[in-house]
Amino acid sequence: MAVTLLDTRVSPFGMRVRIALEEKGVKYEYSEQDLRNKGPMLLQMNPVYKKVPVLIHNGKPICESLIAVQYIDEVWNNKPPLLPSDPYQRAQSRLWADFVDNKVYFPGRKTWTKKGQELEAGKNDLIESLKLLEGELGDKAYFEGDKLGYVDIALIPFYSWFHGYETFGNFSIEAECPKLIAWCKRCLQNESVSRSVADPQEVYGFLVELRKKLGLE
Ligand SMILES: N[C@@H](CCC(=O)N[C@@H](CS)C(=O)NCC(=O)O)C(=O)O
Repeated sequence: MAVTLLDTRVSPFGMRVRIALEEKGVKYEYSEQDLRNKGPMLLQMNPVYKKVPVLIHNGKPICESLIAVQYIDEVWNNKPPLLPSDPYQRAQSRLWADFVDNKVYFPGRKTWTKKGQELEAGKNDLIESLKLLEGELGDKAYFEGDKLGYVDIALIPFYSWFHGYETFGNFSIEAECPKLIAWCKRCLQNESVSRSVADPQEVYGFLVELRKKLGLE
């Protein structure tokens, strides 16, 4: 079964798919995309959003990272599942993964794109969301229990972006959410995560360049 991933190294969404593939032991071809000059393959495989990541399985595209992670979980079901087996727990996992997209990614973006009041609002919203996630994690090792699962995979890529958020926003996530940072470090002890998540310095360097290109420096 041929698997290809259209992706960019620093994409938090792409990192999710890479972690899921690693968790399931799926061999795949990695294809780095230039998002400023999108190639025909990306445009053909994701004509709706024209974004990475796109998982291509036997020639057919699966777009949107959370959908791709669920697809991987369903197809490679010979390995332990990433989502809980109980339908209610599965619904809860999907809720929190969506929460990451809506309430972590968007305020996080404001920390390196905005100034003044908008930046402060972004920081406050981000910390509020991370504290909610910390509460949901509670005393568990991982969001769904004692092993890495779907919600962990949805959130952990943002750890590599936190350093950029903190540097441009001039605040400390660890000071506000120490248990969540401890969870990040626990996740990184999993090979699937350490092999897939970009180095925070690489993401920071990417953001420095992007801010210059966007005229934000
Ligand atoms: N909701 C999408 C978000 C994907 C996304 O925003 N990808 C970015 C890279 S991190 C992208 O391809 N941007 C190119 C563009 O917006 O033109 C997912 O979960 O896969």
